[in-house]
Amino acid sequence: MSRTDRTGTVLAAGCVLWRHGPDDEGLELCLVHRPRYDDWSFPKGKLKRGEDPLAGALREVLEETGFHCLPGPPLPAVRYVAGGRPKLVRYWSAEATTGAFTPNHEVDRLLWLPPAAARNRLTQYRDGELVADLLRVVQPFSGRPDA
Ligand SMILES: Nc1nc2c([nH]c(=O)n2[C@H]2C[C@H](O)[C@@H](COP(=O)(O)OP(=O)(O)OP(=O)(O)O)O2)c(=O)[nH]1
Repeated sequence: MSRTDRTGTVLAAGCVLWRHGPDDEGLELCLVHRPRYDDWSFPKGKLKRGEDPLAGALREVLEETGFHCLPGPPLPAVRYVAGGRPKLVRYWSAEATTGAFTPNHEVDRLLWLPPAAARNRLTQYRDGELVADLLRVVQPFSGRPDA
């Protein structure tokens, strides 16, 4: 059974999963495609009753992507209404470590994309806003020192 808070809000959690690109050319973000909705999103899902949100986020990442990861700072939560019920999705930055994707019934495709391309590919605008938040916590000193 999925978890709700006292107001009946459905609680979910996930990660903006990232890795260093080939030849260390910047970051790549992990996006998943769900055939059920034909959408592109970050890996995430509903918490189980009593489950710690970060633990749930890491479980969902592993289930949907096959990747283990090192969690970093929290990112802003995303709120929306799904199926007529308010929903709150908490996100963390997380660096992928080991693992491999196997297509499954929930997620049939996975892409690693540079930040701008990831933002364009995400179906929901609100999810796209997390890309800038991720860059703020992962690359705080990127760019020219005098920029
Ligand atoms: N990821 C995401 N989905 C949204 C947002 N706003 C919004 O209306 N949706 C839509 C997409 C889907 O049609 C619908 C349900 O998606 P969902 O990912 O919350 O549903 P779910 O319960 O099947 O998924 P999950 O949390 O178990 O992963 O909500 C948003 O900001 N982010």
